[in-house]
Amino acid sequence: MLGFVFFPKSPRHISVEQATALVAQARDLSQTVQIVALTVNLSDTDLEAICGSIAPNWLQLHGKEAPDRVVEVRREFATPVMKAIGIANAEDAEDALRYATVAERLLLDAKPTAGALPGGNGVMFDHRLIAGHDFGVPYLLSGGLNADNVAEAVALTRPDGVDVSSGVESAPGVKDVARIHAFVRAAREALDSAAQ
Ligand SMILES: O=C(O)c1ccccc1NCC(=O)[C@H](O)[C@H](O)COP(=O)(O)O
Repeated sequence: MLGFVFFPKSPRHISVEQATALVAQARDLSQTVQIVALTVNLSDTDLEAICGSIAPNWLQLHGKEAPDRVVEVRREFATPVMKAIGIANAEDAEDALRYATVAERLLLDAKPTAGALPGGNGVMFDHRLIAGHDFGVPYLLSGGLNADNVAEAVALTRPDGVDVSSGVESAPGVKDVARIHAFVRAAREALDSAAQ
């Protein structure tokens, strides 16, 4: 999965035009790549511009979208939704269950502190809050992961997949190829051994 961030305040923000070119390149290079459009509380009009241009395989809703809005977005755009949930305490983990019947995937991330970006902050939450939980739907573990800590995180939480941003960057918004390789290697090993 390749994620494209449509959030102007982020150092990773990309315009629809830039994304369209990169997505075409990615799809030329790989038959199996899945494109994820990451949005935060966007209107139908803005989602239409994104979906109409890049036809993402997934919409990652990373804002305060309520379960009803998730249902609406899926219906309107006929695209599977991955709902991001910020986890800071046990209530947040319970709250995630509200989305189990409306989203195809959950993405459990650190809850942003006041003034921080909604995501991509390189912050890890306390994984003991979700260890052993059944969310009723596949979920990705996210928040502060990198090649050095992903094995321990996966062993404790046993997610269906992992997500990373800052942990594979050399500076905010600047992806680093060597770090991406190291992360993917470590994540694959960890997910494979957790599945055995
Ligand atoms: O990455 C961003 O800049 C971003 C901006 C606004 C909303 C969400 C954003 N990222 C969401 C992600 O899925 C990140 O990969 C996730 O939060 C993990 O980030 P990190 O802790 O830096 O690995």
